[in-house]
Amino acid sequence: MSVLVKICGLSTEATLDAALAAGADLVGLVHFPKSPRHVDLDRARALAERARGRAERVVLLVDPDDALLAAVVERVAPDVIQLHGHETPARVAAIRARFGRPVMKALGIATAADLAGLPAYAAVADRLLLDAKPPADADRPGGNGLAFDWSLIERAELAPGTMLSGGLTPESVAEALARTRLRAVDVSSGVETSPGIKCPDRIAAFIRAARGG
Ligand SMILES: O=C(O)c1ccccc1NCC(=O)[C@H](O)[C@H](O)COP(=O)(O)O
Repeated sequence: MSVLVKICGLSTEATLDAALAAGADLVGLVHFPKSPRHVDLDRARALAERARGRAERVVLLVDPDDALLAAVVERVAPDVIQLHGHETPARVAAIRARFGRPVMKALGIATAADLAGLPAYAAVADRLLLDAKPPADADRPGGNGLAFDWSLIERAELAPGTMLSGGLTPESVAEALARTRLRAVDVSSGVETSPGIKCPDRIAAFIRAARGG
């Protein structure tokens, strides 16, 4: 079974095209003003339209209220909504029911205790994404280029389709997949030359490495 790859934080046509040409399965558009990868809804719509039918278009939001969700669904029409804030399982379920889109819920992992909360989210989300927890002084909850300790999940029973994220690079992704036995990965910083600036060569190298090439 091929490894599913999501390239997150795409904000230009050129890098979106590079991700699509390299075979990304999912492309992520970050709508969070503090992020160096932030795209406003007009830009998100243009990029999502460009990727239509070529990859799943994911819009990433942080603790969105219903008004923002309604605007995103109407104007961007994403294939998937990624929730990267402190949304509770009940809020995830409510968003999924109200907006009729698959929901991917990101969860920060720092200790074994963090795994205890996963089943409640797996019961309501279409997919879980495991990420490192942000540093205490971070101004964004993800996209920080930090990995968590993969040994925490080496023997864990995780929901099918769980996506590994956090600090992955073209150089580390094969080892991460082998150790965790997951079959889906997500990357942002590891395919950039500086925060928010994606590198087409690194995007292609990441996808090749994830798929064993
Ligand atoms: O990428 C951002 O700037 C961002 C901002 C706010 C919330 C989440 C964000 N990114 C989340 C992602 O999906 C990243 O791909 C994931 O955290 C991994 O990031 P990285 O460690 O940089 O590969």
